[in-house]
Amino acid sequence: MENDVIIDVDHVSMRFNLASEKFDSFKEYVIRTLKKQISFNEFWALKDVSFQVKKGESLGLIGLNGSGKSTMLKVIAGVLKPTKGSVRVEGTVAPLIELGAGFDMDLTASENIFLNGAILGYSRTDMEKYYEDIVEFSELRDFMNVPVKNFSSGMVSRLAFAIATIGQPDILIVDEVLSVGDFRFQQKCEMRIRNMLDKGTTILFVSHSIEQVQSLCNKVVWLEKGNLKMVGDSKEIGDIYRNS
Ligand SMILES: Nc1ncnc2c1ncn2[C@@H]1O[C@H](COP(=O)(O)OP(=O)(O)OP(=O)(O)O)[C@@H](O)[C@H]1O
Repeated sequence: MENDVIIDVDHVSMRFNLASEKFDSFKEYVIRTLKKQISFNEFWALKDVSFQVKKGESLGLIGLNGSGKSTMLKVIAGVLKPTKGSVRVEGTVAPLIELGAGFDMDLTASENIFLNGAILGYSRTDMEKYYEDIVEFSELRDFMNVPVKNFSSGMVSRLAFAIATIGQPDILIVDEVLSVGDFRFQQKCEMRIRNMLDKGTTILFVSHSIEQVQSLCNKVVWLEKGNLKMVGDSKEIGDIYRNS
């Protein structure tokens, strides 16, 4: 990899198998799966996509619903393995992909902070150090002993964002989580993302707000039905996308 390339997406294709039949029971599904009697429709969510991201760049992924943005982020985060092609990532990744994906909803906010910290690779001592910052940033001090299942989606997103942005990850992945927070909290998150960018973190960002993408990202990848439609300057391509 070139020195300053931190993410190299090389001819990535991702296939999902969608069951094209209905089953009367789970038992029937298991038996027919074992007998290999189920037919699947192949669906390619990503088709031969290649691009690179350099250290310190902020990349926005844009495209209509179902174009493959989240799938691309999951492949980069290592959550999904591409069917074809490869992804090389240099450094630590803090993924904020599915809202509350790393949370155990029956545990309290406080317990989830330590659980998520462990998932992100931090020790308990590290997390004790970051705890106060997380409580402060999420503005959830009064709710630390409440099970997360009783949180609103905005509260879950505050907590998830506050945890994912501790320390100095090399790459921060933000997928739509900002869209559920209220306007003031979104601004606060944007500010924190900018600070992280200033310190050299590479940001990957998905949003349906082109204004938000253009204000935070210098580069965009435009996906259309799983194909790479355009890649380049966020102002230029964002404007073409908006007018398309
Ligand atoms: N685990 C899965 N199994 C089957 N199909 C999937 C799976 N994950 C995603 N897909 C399909 O892949 C396509 C791309 O989905 P993806 O979530 O990446 O799109 P997106 O661009 O992020 O969409 P949105 O803007 O709606 O969030 C969709 O048609 C979706 O149904």
